[in-house]
This record gives sequence, structure tokens and C-alpha cells, in this order.
Amino acid sequence: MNIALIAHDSKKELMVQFCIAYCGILSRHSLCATGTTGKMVAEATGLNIQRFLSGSQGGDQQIAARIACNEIDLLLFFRDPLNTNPHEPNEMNLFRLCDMHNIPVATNIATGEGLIHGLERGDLDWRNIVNPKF
Ligand SMILES: O=C(CO)COP(=O)(O)O
Repeated sequence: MNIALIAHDSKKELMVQFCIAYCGILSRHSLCATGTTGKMVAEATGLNIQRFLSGSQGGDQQIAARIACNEIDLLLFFRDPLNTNPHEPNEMNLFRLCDMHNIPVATNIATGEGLIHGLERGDLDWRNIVNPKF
């Protein structure tokens, strides 16, 4: 499955720790990420990650384009609830597009844990029917 990773600055270390913990599961899937998030996770885990631009440069919109085409099967976007940034409307668009296509999304680590265990258990296998080429 295609999994997209994004983390706000204050949540990047949490994302790294999450990906270290679930490296074995994540390594069996195709990963992409915004620039800095992807760089940090790849360096810490050795996972192969397709890196887009940094979020501030439009990386979240590159991921949104894939979501719009229903090509992402799971979005892990660890958000800082206190964060306000100029590209927040782009981030809201990500969630809107996920809702359009019923793409599972985690905006915090608690939901992320649930989804990653569900992924491993096969709960998201229906995505292979929706998105058979990945
Ligand atoms: O900006 C981001 C979230 O909106 C994430 O982008 P980076 O991973 O490049 O920091």
C-alpha cells in the first residue's frame, strides 16, 4: 500500500520514533513524505521513502495530488494542534480529499498506532480493491 508521512516540526521526532517502532511493518509498503519529514525518517530508519518538496514549498500539495487520484492508502499526518502556518489551507485540503476517497488518516500518534496495527492485521486490505495497481 502507499503510505504518506507528514509531521509538523514539533511532531517530527515523534514521527521518527513511530517509524522506528513500526519499521518492520512500514518496510513492506511504499512510503512517501514531505521533504523534511521524509529526510528525518529515512535517516533514522533506513526506510526507502519517496520524498516530495518540503511542506512550505508545496510538498503537501504534491501529496494532495496523489490523494486526489486516490493513490494514497493511508495518511499519517502528525499535527501540532497549536500550530498555525501560512499553508494551513493546503493542509485542510488534504483532509478534505481523504474524506472524498475514504482514505484512512491519523492526525496523532494514538490513531496512528490503531491504523498501523489495523494495516498489519489486514483491516485496510479493501484498499487493494480500490487501488489495485499499488
Ligand atoms: O510542512 C509540513 C506540514 O505542513 C511538513 O513539511 P516538511 O516535512 O518538509 O517539514
